[in-house]
Amino acid sequence: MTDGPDDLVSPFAGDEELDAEVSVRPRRLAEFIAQHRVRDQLELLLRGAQGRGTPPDHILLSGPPGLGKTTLANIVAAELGTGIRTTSGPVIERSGDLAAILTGLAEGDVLFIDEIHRIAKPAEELLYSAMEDFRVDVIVGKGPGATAIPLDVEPFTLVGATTRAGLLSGPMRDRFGFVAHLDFYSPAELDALLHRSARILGVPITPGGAAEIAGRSRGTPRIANRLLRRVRDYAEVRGDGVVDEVTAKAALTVYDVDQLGLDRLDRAVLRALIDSFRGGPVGLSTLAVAVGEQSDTVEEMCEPFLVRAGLLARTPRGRVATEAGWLHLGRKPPEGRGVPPNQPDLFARDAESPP
Ligand SMILES: Nc1ncnc2c1ncn2[C@@H]1O[C@H](COP(=O)(O)OP(=O)(O)OP(=O)(O)O)[C@@H](O)[C@H]1O
Repeated sequence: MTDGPDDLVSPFAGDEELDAEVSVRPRRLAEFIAQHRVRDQLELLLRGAQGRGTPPDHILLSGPPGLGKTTLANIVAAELGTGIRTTSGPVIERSGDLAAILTGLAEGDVLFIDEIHRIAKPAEELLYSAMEDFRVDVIVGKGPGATAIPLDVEPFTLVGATTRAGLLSGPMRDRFGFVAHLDFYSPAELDALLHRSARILGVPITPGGAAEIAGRSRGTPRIANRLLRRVRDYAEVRGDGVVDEVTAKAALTVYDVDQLGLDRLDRAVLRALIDSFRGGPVGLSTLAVAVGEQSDTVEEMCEPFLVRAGLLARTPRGRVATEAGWLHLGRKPPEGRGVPPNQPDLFARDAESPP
């Protein structure tokens, strides 16, 4: 995925975005904005373990993309003063790959496995013994002649990250002594985050400018930082370099991100639902055809936020525009149509996929 105009409000990192993210990434727990409950609990876990001179329990971080799981994994290693080895579930195809990583860890290291729910089953089973007993059995040979060679692993801390905690197997989840869920950020929290990022990037920002960007960032730090970079471009090219309310509004109009954080495609979906299907109910594939997109794109890129923002509802009979959806497009909902008004809850957890 790229950081093109249409991906501005995607919670996933674009290919060229990682470098830009690194510069504003908090390094220590004290710099990590919001998520106070998780931060406090992690601090106790890490300080307790440090006091005892042992690695802390394994840590599972769950939550939607872009909320700070990778950042926290790196912070854990920084706070412990240890090394970190980073990998991800989909790249560990064979248990041998994982055994090589595990036996290469130094004492106390953090092993960060992103998307841990996607790890292959044999590797997952190898991970169990490594997590529990700090040893792994590497199988050499095949068939009846296969031999298990036990290898010791230095005591380490696994930090697993997942966007789909429900897909983790029970035995895997049980092996994490510390499980934390990251929630969407409030506008006030994103406001603080934007002031911090702007300070690091050397971008002058006013409270009005930060508030304007925060309100359109869908509760997600990654999106807030990305919008800040785009508004900075606009401020430098067409303004005096200061990110204020007027500049932020003008820039985000150019980039097609509206006051709630909907982009062009989100609005097209809502408009098609309302204009072509009188607000629904309508099936996903029909709706996708109406906006000239694949069903998957509409389902994965648009719907979760439209549902979270209370603009669209998934019902057994199909997709329906809520009263808030009609009002957001400046239309009057027809009498007795649509589902009851839905209080927008931008910071609730992501809705699960429909059946
Ligand atoms: N609490 C926070 N305080 C400051 N910056 C944050 C915070 N959380 C996230 N960020 C910023 O948002 C960006 C995305 O965070 P991060 O990569 O940690 O998210 P993630 O949950 O691991 O997402 P993914 O699973 O897609 O990698 C980072 O560049 C980081 O700077």
